[in-house]
Amino acid sequence: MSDTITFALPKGRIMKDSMELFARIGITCPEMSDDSRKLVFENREDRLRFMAVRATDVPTYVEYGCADIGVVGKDTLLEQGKDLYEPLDLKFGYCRLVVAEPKELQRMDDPANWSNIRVATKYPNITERYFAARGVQVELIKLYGSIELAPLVGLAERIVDLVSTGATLRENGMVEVDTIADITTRLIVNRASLKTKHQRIRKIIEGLEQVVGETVRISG
Ligand SMILES: Nc1ncnc2c1ncn2[C@@H]1O[C@H](COP(=O)(O)OP(=O)(O)OP(=O)(O)O)[C@@H](O)[C@H]1O
Ligand SMILES: O=P(O)(O)OC[C@H]1O[C@H](OP(=O)(O)OP(=O)(O)O)[C@H](O)[C@@H]1O
Repeated sequence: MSDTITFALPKGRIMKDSMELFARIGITCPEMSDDSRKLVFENREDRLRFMAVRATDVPTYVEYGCADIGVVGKDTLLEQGKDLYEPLDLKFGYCRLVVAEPKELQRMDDPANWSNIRVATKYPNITERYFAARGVQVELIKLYGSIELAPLVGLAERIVDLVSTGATLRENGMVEVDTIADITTRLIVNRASLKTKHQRIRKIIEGLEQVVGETVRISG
């Protein structure tokens, strides 16, 4: 059995910080670059392989064992609810998942009092759970980006989306109503790999743990 460790890394904003973090524990891939169209990169000498995948696809590659280890936002994990081992908060990619509305509404009231509203989001499962827990009936509109546009053109009354600096909400005349979750980037591990490649994976988790300053109990 191959003891190569395969990483699923998200293309996009998390990639650079992920590579920098791994480099701090000696995990590097000299041939990898974020402007390449190549999707799989090998570091044969160190028995490492890196795959560049869409952020939302990282959990799928790890769940099916095509990657042993993945790096992904907590938002994606909450939305997809897959059975993955999540040993470490990597403490970057800080943002918040919020409910927001156009500032003209100026309601800023409790979402539990809303009824029959349309909510646009990339996160239908999280949004459904949030409103269901408050007994509020909503119509979910699944979008794939530029969520803040939806209320401006009457597609939805509210949105559930990520906020970091707040610039996107502000520039589109929206305000936060409630925070659903604080989000950071997480390390995820395939449960079978944790057993079959235990030594190598444990070393990686412990190395990262030291770098990010968190204590982890590794099972399996
Ligand atoms: N504005 C932001 N500031 C900080 N972190 C963010 C921000 N937006 C998203 N993130 C985090 O980065 C992760 C990846 O976001 P990115 O925009 O690179 O991919 P995506 O476009 O959401 O995913 P996909 O390409 O699969 O549609 C998100 O899941 C989230 O955890
Ligand atoms: O609070 P801010 O710092 O403005 O960041 C928040 C924005 O960042 C993300 O969008 P992204 O840039 O990924 O584009 P998208 O709308 O295409 O998903 C998120 O969906 C918000 O729109």
